[in-house]
Amino acid sequence: MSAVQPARRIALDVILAVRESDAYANLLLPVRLQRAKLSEADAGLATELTYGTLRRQGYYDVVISIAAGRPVDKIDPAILDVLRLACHQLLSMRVAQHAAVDESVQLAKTVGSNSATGFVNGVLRTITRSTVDEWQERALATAKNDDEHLAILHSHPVWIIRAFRAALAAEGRADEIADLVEADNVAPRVSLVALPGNATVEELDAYASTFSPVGATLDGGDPLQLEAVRTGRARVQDEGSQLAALALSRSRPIVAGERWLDLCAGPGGKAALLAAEAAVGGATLVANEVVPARAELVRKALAVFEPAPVVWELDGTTVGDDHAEEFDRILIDAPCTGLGALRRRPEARWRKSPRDVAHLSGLQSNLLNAAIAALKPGGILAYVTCSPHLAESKVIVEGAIKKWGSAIERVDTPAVLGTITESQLDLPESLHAQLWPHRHGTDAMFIQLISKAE
Ligand SMILES: C[S@@+](CC[C@H](N)C(=O)[O-])C[C@H]1O[C@@H](n2cnc3c(N)ncnc32)[C@H](O)[C@@H]1O
Repeated sequence: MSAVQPARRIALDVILAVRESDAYANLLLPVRLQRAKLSEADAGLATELTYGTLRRQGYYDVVISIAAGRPVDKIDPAILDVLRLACHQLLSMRVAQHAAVDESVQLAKTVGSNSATGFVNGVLRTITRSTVDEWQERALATAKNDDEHLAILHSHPVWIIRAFRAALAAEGRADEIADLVEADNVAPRVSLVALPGNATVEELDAYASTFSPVGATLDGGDPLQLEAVRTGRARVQDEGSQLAALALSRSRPIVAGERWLDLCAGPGGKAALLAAEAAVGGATLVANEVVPARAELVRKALAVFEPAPVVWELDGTTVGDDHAEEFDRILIDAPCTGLGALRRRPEARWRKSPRDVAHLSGLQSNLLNAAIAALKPGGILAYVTCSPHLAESKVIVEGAIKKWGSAIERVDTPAVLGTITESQLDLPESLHAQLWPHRHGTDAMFIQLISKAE
């Protein structure tokens, strides 16, 4: 038998670490690839194997349970990971069957018993006896309703399909659900921001972004090859995140001397853009992040500015007590489930649960209320989440409106974005802006501007 290819070994190691020790594939894989000094082609293969397997694991689990004749929770977890990795090769990549099966059996030997290797061999031989389309048909036949059908076909947990459907339905666009979850399975291109006053879009060797006036999209390659990125004058940042920061900084003309606060700043992407915008307009930014290690990342992101903005390490829910009515503009980029960024975090969809939404929504409300208290009369804030889940977005804003009554007012956020971008965002009539991967090519950012009465 042949030795296991390093690309498969690395992919399995990362997949095991994601499950066993909650590792993040997008952080661990680059480290493993660098250590193994793989060729570009092998590194590409390892990346496809890792990300593809993690993304499509829900679908592969349905196939595996049919082929094995038992539910996947009755299979040893490490052996199940080997089977998932093999499924990705057999059902989604054009890998020769014998290579996929033989090397998976070898991998099974390294993580399980001898009987486990016989089991892996048997299940994979069963899978190779039917075509890709036949497996899809069999897997979809287990769905009991439309949501389960989509969940299997596009490999998402059913509760996320339901949450997305509800968020789209709120815009009268429930029929776009399949497009949305399909878009979640395509890794986005690298998007860059040229920090105003520090870098220009033209100097980045990239295409100008569709919507962000300070954004550019790389066709491929390593962004660190660019001097502007290496020196922190430009950064990797999703276009939706750029629009969220710009919605606040460009919502109205900046009056020199304004004080701005980024309440939940780690790791510092939006803080860097806000700091650049503030510096151009004569305002000053304070960035706050409660987790010290993440506050350190914020300091690094802001080190390019002279003087660098101050970084606080406060629990943001207390800012209304200690800094009441101090700030002219506040960004609340709230901690959230991140359901709007599933494209870039292949394992994230399997890690989250409705319990996370319940836990986070309490914190989100507290942060928004604290920020309103810290806002000067006449000031403006942006409540932002990288999740389109209604309980993390619209419902949080509605709760604040109920609590604060006429002391605050929703600002027409699509209208503000319309003044920032030259391309049509095609947002439905509403005071908030919900961006979508399938419509805008951005993460699914929710943005609501709110002003405080004088
Ligand atoms: C969505 S992330 C912010 C991303 C950031 N704005 C960027 O663009 O790079 C939310 C951040 O809020 C922080 N956070 C969570 N609870 C917080 C709290 N009570 N006060 C302040 N920050 C908090 C998290 O540690 C996390 O870094």
